[in-house]
Amino acid sequence: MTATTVTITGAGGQIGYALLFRIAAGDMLGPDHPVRLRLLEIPQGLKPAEGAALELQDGAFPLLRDVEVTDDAAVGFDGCNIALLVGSRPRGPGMERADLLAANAGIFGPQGAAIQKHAAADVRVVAVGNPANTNALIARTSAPDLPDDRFTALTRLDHNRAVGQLAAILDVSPGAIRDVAIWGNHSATQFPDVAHATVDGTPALDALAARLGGAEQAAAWVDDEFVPRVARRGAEIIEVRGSSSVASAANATIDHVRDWMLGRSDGWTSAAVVSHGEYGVPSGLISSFPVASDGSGYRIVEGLDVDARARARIDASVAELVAERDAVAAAGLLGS
Ligand SMILES: NC(=O)C1=CN([C@@H]2O[C@H](COP(=O)(O)OP(=O)(O)OC[C@H]3O[C@@H](n4cnc5c(N)ncnc54)[C@H](O)[C@@H]3O)[C@@H](O)[C@H]2O)C=CC1
Ligand SMILES: O=C([O-])CC(=O)C(=O)O
Repeated sequence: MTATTVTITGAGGQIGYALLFRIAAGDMLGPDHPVRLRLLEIPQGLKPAEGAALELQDGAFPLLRDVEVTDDAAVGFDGCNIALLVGSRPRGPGMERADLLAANAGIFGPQGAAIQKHAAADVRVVAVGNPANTNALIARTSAPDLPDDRFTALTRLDHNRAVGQLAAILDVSPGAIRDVAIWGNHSATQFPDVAHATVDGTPALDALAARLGGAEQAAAWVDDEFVPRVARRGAEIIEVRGSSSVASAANATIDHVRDWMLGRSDGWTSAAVVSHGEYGVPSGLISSFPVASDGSGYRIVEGLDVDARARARIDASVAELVAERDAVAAAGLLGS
């Protein structure tokens, strides 16, 4: 089998370190799929990335064909099939992710352009660095010759958090839960939606009502505990750990790419993809939706009922995406 070239930006950072060994072990592309790793850093991040490359060698991973460390985007994205855009500053306590726009947005335009110029024709891109949706939009608009469906941003961590919260309250395995959805921005305005979710085939809202003593209690738990907990989980982790999520973010990135490349059979998941007007989200925005995958790409799950309450929450998050887009456009950071 031909090796897949995976470029990880920010490979010398925390998430990079958590990603590299799992990719080399075959967790992302499968146990028979050889990989080539390109570790792209800025000069001050090269040493940790070089150290990680030495450790990768010491892992003697049978699937790992080679590793290259560089601070040159032309080299880093050369022949790249999968670009994991992680490299950027994380937030600290008291910050919102949008506060990172000024620090990080400038990274994603040149990287989008370098991807268009140097990557393989089938390249697929996921922005992990925050604010992820708008960074993905900047990369996407900086690579106008590439199709929309190559650009995504990570909201799988939010999705997995939502599944984790439901599994905990219902005392079931996360594997019993299907069809949760994250809508909108990877930010505190996101809408984690359980309206269509099931638990072992039972509607999640019925299972919650049975567990919590009625439909009213279930609705109150969803609105007052579940939604804010999932939407603010990143901040909770920062408060408890002292720095932002790492292993769960790497795990979600692996899940996102694996389902995108290999498909998934157990219901939908969530990813931020380019809108073409689905569910009233303005065309061109990179917003989270429920998505299905047969391995040929993420497809937005269409035709779901969205009630007035969900509509208002989706609209609020999309309004934030519009404001972020307008801010980076005004700063001259958006391509065509
Ligand atoms: N979308 C999501 O669900 C999540 C996103 N994140 C975001 O991921 C990003 C990375 O987080 P960590 O790994 O914890 O940060 P980190 O600070 O440990 O690592 C970031 C790395 O990026 C490198 N870097 C900076 N500018 C670069 C550039 N232009 N090109 C290549 N590399 C560059 C730095 O040298 C550093 O090694 C942050 O923006 C964080 O907020 C974190 C968790 C979840
Ligand atoms: O919250 C942060 O800054 C890091 C992140 O994106 C997350 O944990 O979801």
